[in-house]
Amino acid sequence: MTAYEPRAAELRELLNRYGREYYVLDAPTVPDAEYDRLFRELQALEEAHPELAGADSPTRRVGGAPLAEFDSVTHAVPMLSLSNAFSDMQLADPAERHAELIQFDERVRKGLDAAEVEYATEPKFDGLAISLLYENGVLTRAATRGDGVAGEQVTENVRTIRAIPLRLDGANPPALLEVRGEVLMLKRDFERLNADQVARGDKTFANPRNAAAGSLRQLDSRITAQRRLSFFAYAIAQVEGADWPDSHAGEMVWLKQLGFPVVEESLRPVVKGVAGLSAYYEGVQARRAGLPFEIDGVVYKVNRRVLQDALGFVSRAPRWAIAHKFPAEEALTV
Ligand SMILES: Cc1ccc2cc(C(N)=O)cc(O)c2n1
Repeated sequence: MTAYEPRAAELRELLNRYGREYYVLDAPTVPDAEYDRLFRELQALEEAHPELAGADSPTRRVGGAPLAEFDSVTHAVPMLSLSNAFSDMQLADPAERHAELIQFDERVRKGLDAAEVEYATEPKFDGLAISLLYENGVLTRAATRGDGVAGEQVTENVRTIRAIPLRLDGANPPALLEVRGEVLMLKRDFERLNADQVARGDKTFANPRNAAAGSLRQLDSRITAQRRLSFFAYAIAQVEGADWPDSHAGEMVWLKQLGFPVVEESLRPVVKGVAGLSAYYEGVQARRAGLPFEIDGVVYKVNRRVLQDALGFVSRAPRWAIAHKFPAEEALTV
């Protein structure tokens, strides 16, 4: 323990706390200039005393030397994409949409022999799905979805995303936790990136999803570090050494406590039956244009995990979760 360790530990704790306030709580208590000042002090300390830099140090977010290629990672639990059991035909016709919601709810209730089912609901982010592995509370590996069975190891790039904790909050982290979520670029950061691209004479990105994918799959993580990527957690794939919440809603509360950004709707009460699903779909569709991120629909999930397990999966998509897409947004008239 050198004489500098206490100050280095204090700086790491302050910077991780300020980062969480900014990205998870959306309620910063210090100005960016204060964050940057402390960040530079820690960087100088770690450069002078390399033994001080730990895996969870915020300075580990600035990216290292470029990789020659990405290693492949096999997912212990396959990363499934959601089936969209709603036909495109229903997109424009509310009556058709309602009829297909009834079919979906009936199929679930039949599968569970249940009179009424509770659903968790959330917007369907239009970004890039990733898997985050935490061992004893520290981020040890991040991977893209790939084909669902194997993806690319993008840990160094993911470390540069300030919204993703390098260390879980709380005194007793689980021995192992795998979190799934979406890396995305907020609309305002996308506009800013494209303006910078034009100013540099570089090509612009077609949409925030492509910008997020292009930024995350960079072999040079210093480029990723310059891009403003965000993240929202939406599922837990593995837990060891802690109680696994018994519902999706419970998982979202726990993930937020651990330090992950979770979309506010995932913390709202669950809905019941077709009426609840339909009201949610309409509500989000009405708010879609005003959301800070792009979405391409909503997600309904059977809330209780024991019921999810009972329904299982059909082919490679869960029977207990489904995407409900919106009509494509009218092409913006320029
Ligand atoms: C299980 C699962 C798989 C893919 C998902 C994808 C999204 C999404 N794109 O927002 C949200 C979810 O809750 C998901 N949940």
